[in-house]
Amino acid sequence: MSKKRIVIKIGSSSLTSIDGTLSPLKLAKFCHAFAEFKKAGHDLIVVSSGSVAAGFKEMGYPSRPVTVRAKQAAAAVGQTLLMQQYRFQLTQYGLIPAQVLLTRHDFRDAEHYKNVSSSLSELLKRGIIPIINENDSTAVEELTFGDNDMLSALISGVMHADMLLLMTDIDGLYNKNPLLYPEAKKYKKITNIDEELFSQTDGTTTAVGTGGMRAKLKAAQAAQEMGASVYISTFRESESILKITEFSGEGTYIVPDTSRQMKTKKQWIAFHASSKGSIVLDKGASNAILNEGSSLLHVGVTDVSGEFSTGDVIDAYDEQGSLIGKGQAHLTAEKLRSVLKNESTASSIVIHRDQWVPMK
Ligand SMILES: Nc1ncnc2c1ncn2[C@@H]1O[C@H](COP(=O)(O)OP(=O)(O)O)[C@@H](O)[C@H]1O
Ligand SMILES: N[C@@H](CCC(=O)OP(=O)(O)O)C(=O)O
Repeated sequence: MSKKRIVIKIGSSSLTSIDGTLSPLKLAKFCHAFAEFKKAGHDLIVVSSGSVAAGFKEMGYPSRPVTVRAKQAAAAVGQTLLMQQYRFQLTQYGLIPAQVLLTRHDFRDAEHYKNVSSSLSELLKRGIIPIINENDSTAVEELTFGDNDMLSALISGVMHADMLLLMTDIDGLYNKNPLLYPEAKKYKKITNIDEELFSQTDGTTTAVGTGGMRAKLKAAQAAQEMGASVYISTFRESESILKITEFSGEGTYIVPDTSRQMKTKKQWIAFHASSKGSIVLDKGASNAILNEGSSLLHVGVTDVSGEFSTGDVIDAYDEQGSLIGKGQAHLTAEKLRSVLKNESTASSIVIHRDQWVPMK
């Protein structure tokens, strides 16, 4: 059997008791499943929520706090308690966890982005289980939008995982929120995440969750685009992680339309880098870069905005004003403007096809 690499994201709802505090028993069951999967020789990366749940009681809050400030403080206390539990449990199986705290901003800078991948790779090489959470004390988005779902998708992309498992309190993705509509039907397999699917999910969360099913769907879409399959369900002891990766789970599978994984460099262009400028392409150039696999030459550029340097990511729009892709500039904005003004006959590459990512 070939070696698998998976990312498993555990939502707060899968780690908490009825009163919203961390449940060591639930955490222990996950660790048992991790140990079984690791024993079979596979790579596992965990993205675990639960720091707010683990910390709020010790902070003296009577119930899970609601303000971002209080959640940040509770997360700072709870993260140490969360890791203490993971360590305690995993040690019993001879496994070592490593704490990695990240924010989505860590992916924006190309150098940081490379570091995320190389440090996680080193941990995996040494058989260690990275346990990632958002750096809640500085990342406000996380506590507001439930970015652990998206973070886990980005991790599956950069680490070229075969599958992302989103573990939550519900056994799959339904065509309506089943808590409000008991007649809702569960999807077994999805290949295309479209607007209709988004309209069937809402931001409703469990008492301890953030972001709801919509955040999971957005994350699944990103993971799918990067080439990883996604599984959304609730954790059952009877279902091994291996079984889930073999497509025998009871939850919802979201499979990529192509089995090709997006190259790391292209992931950075598509999902992480912030654009430093934009260009508008005429019809011929849009067609050449989108459908003929050509690089973009200056003759097809009708407008340039912003100041960018070589290697910066820029947005490309068609004549109708729709974003058609992103790519790394092959020349500076200043040079491009001057080339366009001089009506030079020599062709200058504006975006090389290897540094171009089309947007749907
Ligand atoms: N179409 C849907 N299918 C399944 N669940 C949905 C749907 N729409 C909304 N939900 C809600 O999403 C919730 C899970 O999200 P969330 O509370 O953020 O979980 P977690 O803490 O595990 O990240 C479910 O409890 C459910 O109420
Ligand atoms: N980072 C926060 C959780 C934020 C989050 O994404 O929550 P969830 O929707 O439960 O995965 C924590 O550890 O409590």
